Amino acid sequence: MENVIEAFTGVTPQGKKSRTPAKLDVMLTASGVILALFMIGHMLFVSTILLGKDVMYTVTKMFELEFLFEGGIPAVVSVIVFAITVIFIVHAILGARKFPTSYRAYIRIREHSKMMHHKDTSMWMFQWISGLIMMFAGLVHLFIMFTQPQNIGPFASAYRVVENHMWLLYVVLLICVEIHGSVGLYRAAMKWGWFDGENPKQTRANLMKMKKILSYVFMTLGVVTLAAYIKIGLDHNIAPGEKYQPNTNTIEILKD
Ligand code: HEM
Ligand code: HEM
Repeated sequence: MENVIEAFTGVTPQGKKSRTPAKLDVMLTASGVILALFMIGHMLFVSTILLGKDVMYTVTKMFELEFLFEGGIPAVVSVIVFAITVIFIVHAILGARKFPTSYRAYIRIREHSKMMHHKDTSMWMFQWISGLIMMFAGLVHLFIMFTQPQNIGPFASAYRVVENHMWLLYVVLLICVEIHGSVGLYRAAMKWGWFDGENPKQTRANLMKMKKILSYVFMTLGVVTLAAYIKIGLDHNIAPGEKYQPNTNTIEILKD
């Protein structure tokens, strides 16, 4: 009955506004920050290819818990992917509440943003558009990682990037995730006043600088990393399902 009253009047029987939207906003920030921190780790892991094929191979095997189980268990990666996918979907649903859902709402936001010439407002436009793109593109990547955890490695990844044309999806995802992630962290810090301190204006300028550095550094790292996988895919005539054979000497040195 209470819910029926609230559905019609917009307030609880006690005449109060529901706290649920505020709680959902806290969950949006929490899930966004978890995803942003995960993406920093993800980019560092994927970019180990820049240190050499053997380094990337060793890190991949570490995720498969090779130090505990001979040969490693790729399914461990599926478990991690599942957990990240749940957070990804929860965040997407919470984020979708903020999308303009009619032409009228869209044009209002767009014109308002143009008129304001305010950086934070234009960044918000990018935030929901990139979110919308990732909702579709991100799931394609996550599904492949979930179902084929055994196909991660210097050769298997390069094969996917070049022969399965995944570079196309990665270019789109990379642009969206790097900007959405850094803008997201900036907006979250501003929204909840995490670092307000004595001089909030100065803090805003500093956070903006941090946001820029974060997106430039990770975008550059992402582009160079993608180029490295493309080069391996083009240089080696990788057969479908072919696995990289590590250089045992290098692996011993890396493990020491
Ligand atoms: C699944 C697709 C996604 C959708 C639909 C989506 C949507 C959104 C939207 C609309 C906001 C803005 C909320 C606001 O400012 O009021 C937001 C915030 C945020 N997103 Fe996403 N996002 C997605 C994926 C991601 C990913 C992969 C990351 C990790 C890099 C991420 C990190 C963040 C962060 C840190 C925030 C800031 C939280 C806040 O403003 O309180 N999002 N997201
Ligand atoms: C636990 C979940 C995830 C795993 C295990 C994972 C794994 C990987 C791996 C192994 C690669 C290398 C290329 C390949 O093998 O195809 C890659 C690339 C990439 N992933 Fe993920 N990924 C995950 C989640 C995500 C999410 C949530 C996003 C963003 C929405 C994302 C965005 C990207 C991008 C943009 C690249 C290209 C990298 C670059 O250009 O440097 N990944 N991922």
